[in-house]
Amino acid sequence: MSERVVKPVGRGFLFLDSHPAGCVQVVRDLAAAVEPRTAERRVALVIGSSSGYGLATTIAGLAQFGIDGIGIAFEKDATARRTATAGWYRTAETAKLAEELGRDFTFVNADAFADTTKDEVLDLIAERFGKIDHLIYSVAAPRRTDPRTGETYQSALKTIGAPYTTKSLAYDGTEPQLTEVTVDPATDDDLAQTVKVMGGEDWARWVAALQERDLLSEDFNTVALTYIGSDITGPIYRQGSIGAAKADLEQTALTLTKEGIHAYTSVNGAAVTQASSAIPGIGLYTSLLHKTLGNTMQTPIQQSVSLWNQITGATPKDLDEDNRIRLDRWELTSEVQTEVHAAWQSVTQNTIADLADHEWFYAEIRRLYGFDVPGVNYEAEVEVDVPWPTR
Ligand SMILES: NC(=O)c1ccc[n+]([C@@H]2O[C@H](COP(=O)([O-])OP(=O)(O)OC[C@H]3O[C@@H](n4cnc5c(N)ncnc54)[C@H](O)[C@@H]3O)[C@@H](O)[C@H]2O)c1
Repeated sequence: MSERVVKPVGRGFLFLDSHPAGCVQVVRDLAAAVEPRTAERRVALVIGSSSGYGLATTIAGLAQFGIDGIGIAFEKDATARRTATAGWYRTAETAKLAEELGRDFTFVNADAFADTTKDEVLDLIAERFGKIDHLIYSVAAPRRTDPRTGETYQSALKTIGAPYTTKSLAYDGTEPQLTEVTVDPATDDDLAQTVKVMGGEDWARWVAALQERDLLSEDFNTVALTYIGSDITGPIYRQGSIGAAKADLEQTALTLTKEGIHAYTSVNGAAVTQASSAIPGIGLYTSLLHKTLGNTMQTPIQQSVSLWNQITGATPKDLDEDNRIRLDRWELTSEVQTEVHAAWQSVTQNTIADLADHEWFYAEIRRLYGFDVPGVNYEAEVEVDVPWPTR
């Protein structure tokens, strides 16, 4: 047992500690945002279930779509000096939520890229559920070790071709700062490594492993998350090294489809997550987008409800010409993009406080670590040693 007051310490968008009670509240707030419903029992495997879109998909699935199954995340426990990661605390609370909702849901803390994890999870599915109906692949990782070669690949956030200088958002204390960041072009090796980490290879391996063990139900479908975004972020995101990996992921869906698997990518909209806040320019873009859209900006939980509705057949799939499920249409309308473009072009250090929703963005970043969550007493001591849920 180890109780203490936890304060935000860190630099930029990265914090060293997470607030356990804040993370609990984040999970409860997500659950409160969906309409509870008793649905038929469906079994899902969610990879990347502790954070961002994967967490929202897990909670929407548990609270509104009656899923049982397994969530996989890769999180760190508390040490003598540091708290556990936010995803650890959120997982502990999501497990409580699942139990309260009467769901049979287990969380595995392990590297999804490893064959040992696949074996462990497949054994669990075979023992506990027999077959699965849905596989959601929502991993965002900086590196991957391929267990078959032992080689480790690093994902790069680089352009393709020429360097690109983007406006970006930073903070001096709580004050927004407009900065410029130059992103270098990827080498061929950077590109190949990024595709290895964030492309479709591991997703396809999961599907193949499940198929080999005969663990796919008759109406099985699988979705991996992708992003397109605005041409403002295009040179760094979609036309950059990460975009090459997303193109590979989308191609994997088409290949799996040809093999008879109901495989899709879902194009989600911009959201503030640990993964996205590391990308130069994305923070500024997202805060301008939020200023434009206000509360009509679709949250990850709203998009997750829409995704479940589509993959369970409750509503028709909103597919584009490349067979991708589009959850991001609200982001890319010409009205929204015209407004965000105008703000992006004109924003200066003098106008950033007016043009960007920087307070919202700052609070969202802190919320990723359980800070700035309304209703939480940050002066109180909290238990930081929280066990990983076992079920
Ligand atoms: N954030 C956005 O704006 C946005 C928009 C559209 C699509 N997406 C996509 O959504 C997906 C998830 O991204 P996010 O932004 O929610 O990220 P995130 O950082 O919030 O979550 C990443 C998740 O992956 C898990 N993870 C990381 N490495 C792992 C490993 N080796 N084994 C098992 N689990 C691992 C983490 O534990 C966490 O649960 C990505 O494919 C991303 O491209 C994100």
